[in-house]
Amino acid sequence: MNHRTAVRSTALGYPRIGSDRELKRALEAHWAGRLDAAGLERAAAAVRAEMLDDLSVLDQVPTGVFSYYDHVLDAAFAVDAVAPRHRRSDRLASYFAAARGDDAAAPLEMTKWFDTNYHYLVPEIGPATAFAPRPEKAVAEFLEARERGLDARPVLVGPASLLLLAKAAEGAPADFRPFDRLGDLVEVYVEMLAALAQAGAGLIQLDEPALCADRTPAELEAVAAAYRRLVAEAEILVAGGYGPFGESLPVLLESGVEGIALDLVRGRSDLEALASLDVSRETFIVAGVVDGRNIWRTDLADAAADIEAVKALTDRVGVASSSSLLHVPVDLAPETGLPPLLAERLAFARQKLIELTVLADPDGARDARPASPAAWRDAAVRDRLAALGDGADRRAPYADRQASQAKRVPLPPLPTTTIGSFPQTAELRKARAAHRQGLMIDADYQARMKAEVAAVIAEQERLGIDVLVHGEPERNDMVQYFAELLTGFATTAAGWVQSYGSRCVRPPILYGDVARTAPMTVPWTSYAQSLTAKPVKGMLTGPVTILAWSFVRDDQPLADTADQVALALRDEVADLEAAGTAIIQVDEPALRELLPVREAPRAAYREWSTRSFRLATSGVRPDTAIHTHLCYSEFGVVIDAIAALDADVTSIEASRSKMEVVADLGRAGYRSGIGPGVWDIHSPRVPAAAEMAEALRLAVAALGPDRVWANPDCGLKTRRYEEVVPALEGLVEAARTVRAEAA
Ligand code: MET
Ligand SMILES: [Zn+2]
Repeated sequence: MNHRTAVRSTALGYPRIGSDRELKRALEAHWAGRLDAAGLERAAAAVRAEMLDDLSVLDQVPTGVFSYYDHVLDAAFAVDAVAPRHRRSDRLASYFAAARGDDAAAPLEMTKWFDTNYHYLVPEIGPATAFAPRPEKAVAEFLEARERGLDARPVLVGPASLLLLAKAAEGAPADFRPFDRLGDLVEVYVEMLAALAQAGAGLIQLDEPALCADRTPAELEAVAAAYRRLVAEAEILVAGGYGPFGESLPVLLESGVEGIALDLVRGRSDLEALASLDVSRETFIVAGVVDGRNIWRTDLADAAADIEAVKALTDRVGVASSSSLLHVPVDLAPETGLPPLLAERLAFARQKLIELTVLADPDGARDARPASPAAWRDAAVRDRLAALGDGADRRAPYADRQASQAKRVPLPPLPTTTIGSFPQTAELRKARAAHRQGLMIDADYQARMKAEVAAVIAEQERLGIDVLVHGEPERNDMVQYFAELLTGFATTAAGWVQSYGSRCVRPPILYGDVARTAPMTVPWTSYAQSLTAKPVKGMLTGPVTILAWSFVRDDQPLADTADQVALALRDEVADLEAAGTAIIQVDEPALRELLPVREAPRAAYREWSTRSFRLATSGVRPDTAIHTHLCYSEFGVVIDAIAALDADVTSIEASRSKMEVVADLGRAGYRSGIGPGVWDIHSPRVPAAAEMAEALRLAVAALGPDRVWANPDCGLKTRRYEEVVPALEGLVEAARTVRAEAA
């Protein structure tokens, strides 16, 4: 072991919304017309200055990692890959047109960034897209850091990932793939690199997370050629994150890149792979040992051992976060309300930077992380899980269930329902804020929420909907609501993480064994049911979604944690059933999100994710219906998992894909009920009844009238009653029309 090798500290990226979400407020003021472009730029400069203040403890700081909205959109703009419909006279207006759309043009599509809850904008690239270098942003941010005397490293999304994350522009030939344009794009990157070098840059980081997914030999060959070209122009550090480079690793090394940043949290296999490759001792290897995706303090002893393993291979060693720190909140300091034993085990972005400096310091501490306190374990939960027999996640065969459910709750063909939430009006939000701040007593708050439930029930009866919901007015968020009621969870005061654009979420922290102390939803559902003779659905969030939208303990497999959450939900399901609820919906909108990036680990994921859902839902009688809801349409990769949930009815997003998914589900052998969303609630547009009827006809044509439900494609909490009322009137009318045709 070579203890004298200097280890340089850096981070691959940093939160960019401001420690107090200053950029969010400035953006929203700008979009509302209350802040001009110069004011927005001043706010952005202050956020960048704060980022550099934080990052300046490192040996080398990443630059160019600020963004007004999204780094993939920035990358597209940096090579002038702007869709013609988004071109405006000024660049900022173009940028926001692409990000958010405007009167003249729809925005770019938004989708999830690898297996995270961050959403990026999908660039549109065609055969005719004219790439051109626009290095201004990258150069300016590099110079901002240099002016402070910092050793700065510009960061760009790499050309291969930019194209692999893009989609073909409208009108492109059917066999065109954006990746076909790699050769052209590389020439523009060459000019970008030259501009940065001209400004004084040495090492430049190109982020290629798409090379941590499965790639074909042809793709890898194209990547090799691209990098052979790029390394002739600049010193390049390739960073991945989100898993191992795997077969991309030798390709990148052979192309002659200056360095590679490895994700040693999720991609540990790269370390062994590296040992078997013939790595030059001149190669710069950055060990990504500080988790960029989670909020636990680093085990410094383990991390130091990994750094030593890298030192055995090369003389140029760095230490960094495993991915950009974008996925964690900025600072732990404001979290004074956390239990002390938890707080001392946490590290947010600022704390992670300190860990990096400690790891780079030859005399720095190398403490192992203390084990979780015994008090965080719940023997009763563990015993109950261990005692569950093999069949605990199985229900009676679907056909039997279906018959008894139809007897218990007779419904017309094409029953109408909604996904759960009704509009969260400004008034409701105000009541919640007042209650949280202690300005509204519990009794008043409960009365206010009950009045809302009563109004929502009355409205659904007036509309003639068949299966009602209570409307979820009491829920701030579909995960946080449960996190606040279950043991083993903590919530933060200001642990904001960017989800997309100016939108931030505050994921709860799941730190210990999970148990339910009392019913969480039964009083609301029972109250709603007491107001109507129609069936009211119970409404729960499923175990996979609760994990996906929280920061989860990393001291045991996710599957074990999922089972604990499932057991708590199973108790809630049992109590709902005992209270007379005949239909219980368990939402799993994040089932797709946690799916591993590579194919190999997917089978194991499908196994535990669907098992935990079944564990939560299989305790009921055959005549109690279990519904689930998934709000996205790229089902290809999870279609088997949907069938494996074994729900009686599944509602999905289908309106944008024109019901294609319905046929896909039929082909995949899905045999139970299905509610293909016929109204896209993500848009303020109210579809006409005729349009929804047409969608229902397509579904009935594919599946017959007995299995199809009529519903929107997601909850209504972000919509206004002005849209909801006419849309639901149309939905009920459409169902009646198609019902009559099928009779
Ligand atoms: C993101 S899925 C939302 C499901 C939830 N039941 C709702 O209606 O809001
Ligand atoms: Zn949804």
